[in-house]
Amino acid sequence: METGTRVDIHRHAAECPACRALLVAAVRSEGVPSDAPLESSWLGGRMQVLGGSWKPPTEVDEFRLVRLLGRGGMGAVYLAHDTSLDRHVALKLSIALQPDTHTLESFAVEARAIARIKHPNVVTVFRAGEVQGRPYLVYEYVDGKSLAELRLPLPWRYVLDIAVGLARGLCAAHQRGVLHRDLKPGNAILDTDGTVKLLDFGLAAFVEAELRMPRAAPGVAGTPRYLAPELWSGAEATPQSDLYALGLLLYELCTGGLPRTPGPLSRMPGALEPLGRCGALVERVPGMDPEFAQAIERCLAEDPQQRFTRAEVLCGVLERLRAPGADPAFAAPRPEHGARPWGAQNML
Ligand SMILES: Nc1ncnc2c1ncn2[C@@H]1O[C@H](COP(=O)(O)OP(=O)(O)OP(=O)(O)O)[C@@H](O)[C@H]1O
Repeated sequence: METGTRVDIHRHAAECPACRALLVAAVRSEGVPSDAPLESSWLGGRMQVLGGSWKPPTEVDEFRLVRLLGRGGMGAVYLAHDTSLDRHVALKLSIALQPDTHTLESFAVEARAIARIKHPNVVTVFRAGEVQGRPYLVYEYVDGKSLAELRLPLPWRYVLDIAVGLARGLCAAHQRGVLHRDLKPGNAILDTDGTVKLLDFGLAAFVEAELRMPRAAPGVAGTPRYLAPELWSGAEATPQSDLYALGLLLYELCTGGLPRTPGPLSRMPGALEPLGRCGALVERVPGMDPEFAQAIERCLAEDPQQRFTRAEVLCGVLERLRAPGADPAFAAPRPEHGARPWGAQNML
């Protein structure tokens, strides 16, 4: 199918729930390879065709590529040296065989989304550019580990610290009209000071800030393992679908696993085991604050209406639970700003 036609279809589907549901059903039954990775970002049933023999240049404008940090669904991320400002940065480059409209749009969306947010729990973007016809983005380099690289489970008190940072970052995004749509452990980095930062807004969608209503986003997007159930049925992404993904992420940090195992992609969401069978979080994590467990479980409600109404509300609950006065035993050994000594000694 011509790229222009596909874009027109997506635009129409974005405004028309009936066609969107039809497209989602078609993608579920035909377009999704049943062996597609459940952990990788995915947009409207397509994944990027990577650039075979194409080798990235060693210099991209004033940035000298130092080493590969990792590859994702949308491109490769390099540690780079900014030769004009003499500092390290992270440079994400599309390595698609031929970057199409989707790729270009996704880079542009990511740059604008992050630039709009500007928050200590969201990675900063410095530059958007193009090299050899491929888009690239330059971000602050976060020296640390993504949450996907940590040895799980983590102590629940430490997860609470991380949860506060993630909820603050998400709250800032939603307040500025940005839905992340791809929250997962690989898209959050814990730096050496114990500050967690959200990354990878390549699938973000903008929300009409005044109305607090989601503007329709094109097609199903996200990482299959972390998609809210309603998205599989063609519903639009909302702040509640981001909260569901955040709930899953926190559940995984506390227990080392997900509350349920997704089946083959082509049979989603029917292949999702009901959450009820997995047992309450407090039973899986001995000693866990029941209010924290409840907050995570509320994010995971099957019905989006039963989740928190806004990220701010979740943020308020988590901040209260972590407040030094709330539990002296918990507050005493902790540093002022997060969990630095624990993180530094145990994970980084
Ligand atoms: N600003 C940054 N500073 C340091 N490391 C980064 C930065 N941005 C991304 N990374 C690292 O680069 C790697 C690739 O990131 P990217 O977000 O593209 O892929 P991913 O999240 O693994 O995959 P997917 O595209 O499927 O979501 C990850 O290991 C990530 O931790």
